Amino acid sequence: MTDASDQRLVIVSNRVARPKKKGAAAGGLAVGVLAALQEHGGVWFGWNGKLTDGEATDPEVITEENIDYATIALNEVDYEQYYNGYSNRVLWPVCHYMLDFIQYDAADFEGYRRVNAVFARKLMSILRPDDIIWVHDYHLIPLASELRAAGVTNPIGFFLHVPFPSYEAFRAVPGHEYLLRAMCAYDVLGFHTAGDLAAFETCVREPIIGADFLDDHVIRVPGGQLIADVFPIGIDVAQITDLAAAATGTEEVKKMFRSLEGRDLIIGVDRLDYSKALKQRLLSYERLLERYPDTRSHVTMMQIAPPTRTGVRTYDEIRSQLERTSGRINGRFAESDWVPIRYLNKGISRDQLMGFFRHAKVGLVTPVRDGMNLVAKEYVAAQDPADPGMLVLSSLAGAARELKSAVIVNPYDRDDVADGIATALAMPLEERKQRHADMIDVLRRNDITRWRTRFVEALLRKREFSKPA
Ligand SMILES: O=P(O)(O)OC[C@H]1O[C@H](O[C@H]2O[C@H](CO)[C@@H](O)[C@H](O)[C@H]2O)[C@H](O)[C@@H](O)[C@@H]1O
Ligand SMILES: O=c1ccn([C@@H]2O[C@H](COP(=O)(O)OP(=O)(O)O)[C@@H](O)[C@H]2O)c(=O)[nH]1
Repeated sequence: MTDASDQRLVIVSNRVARPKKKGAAAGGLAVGVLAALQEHGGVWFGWNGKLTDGEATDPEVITEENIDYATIALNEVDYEQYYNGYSNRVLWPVCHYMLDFIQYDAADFEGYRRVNAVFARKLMSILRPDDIIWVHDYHLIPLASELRAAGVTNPIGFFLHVPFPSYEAFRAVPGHEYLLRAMCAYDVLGFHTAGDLAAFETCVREPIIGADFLDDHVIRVPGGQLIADVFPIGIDVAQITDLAAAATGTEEVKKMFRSLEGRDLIIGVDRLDYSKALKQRLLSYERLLERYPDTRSHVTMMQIAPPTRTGVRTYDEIRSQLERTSGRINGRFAESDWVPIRYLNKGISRDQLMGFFRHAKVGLVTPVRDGMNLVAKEYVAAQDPADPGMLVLSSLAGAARELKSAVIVNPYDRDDVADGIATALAMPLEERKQRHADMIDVLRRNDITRWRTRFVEALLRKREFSKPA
């Protein structure tokens, strides 16, 4: 088999986040892809965050260290239809099993396909014959079929960062037949969890595709074979631990710590997205204050919630919901020297975040659905092993499949979340140390390097067995 490092890795995603660029996006895909590329080197192709009145621009290539960032600006209407429209008003909600949030418009679907064709054309202008192409996320499902139609024969893999819904949910989406056929144009399909893979299998088992399941994760589909497997994204554990330890010495982190005045910190960090269930989280925290009166004045909850997808109405609505709910809870419980919730409607730098994590007695991660949730993994890696804080984690986040030693809760059950937080706050040191060691072990075994190498190896394996004899 060819060595993965011999060939150039070309990563394609909607969002490209250059680390030296101010205000780089707060999102797990960008964090994970950057970490994978920093180790291996290669090209990262995608949208540069800018909009143009005219046609999408040609790729502009900027090299920083071992990565070439090749980015394009998108036409404003195209972007609205492809990103805000079909990607975030249709695919995002269905993938998170939230069908009531779907707002379908045929023009958006058209725009989604058009922009994928644009991505294919622009990408082809920088491709080399032996590049390995790795496409990321639901924005770009049709990319491989567009590239194949244009004659590209390179290996092409696809990784889905969000959950994949079962057929019973997916068939609600106008265009789902097209999407399933488009997925079958890839050589390798990757999912975060066994549950997502199983859900995908329920879709391709249907007559639309009529797949046959062979050994070794190989699926026979019309026109060929593909590999569909589970590749849970990981983190660089040592890097996070070092960042966290270093950040505790910075003035910003020390200032935050002093302001707690000895209270226990409960921290939540999430894009302001309905899948993160932030209103329910605040209500669970309110339940904690009701059921465990001793916690009043002794804990502080800090919720960091950077705005996201502000062009989509449902996202603007949850912001005002959250402001109302935190205001009400603070009004109900605050004392002259204590405010129960600190709500920050902005993103903060990773370094500072890791420092905050290290000081937090509880990391609160309670989405109603999440592909993985890197915050959960980072929180664990940022802890001091001699006195670690405890993760309270939703059973519906992909991360819960791996971090089984966290305090696992059902985010729909406020009592369960409140009890989980109380358990974490009161957990004896020896138990915290043991659970932390178990979780660190899992994180080290399945880190960011393993995620990348396993995926690229699967792509090369697929190429080997599909070569003509
Ligand atoms: O690019 P945005 O629209 O601003 O959104 C940010 C990213 O959100 C999603 O991230 C997912 O990827 C993480 C890493 O695999 C995973 O931990 C998390 O559960 C997912 O929600 C989205 O999938 C990305 O495309 C966005 O860039
Ligand atoms: O203010 C913030 C908020 C989040 N993040 C990072 O953004 C990523 C969020 O990824 P996650 O998988 O938890 O969720 P997503 O936003 O991708 O759904 C994590 O690496 C966070 O450390 C950050 O750097 N600053």
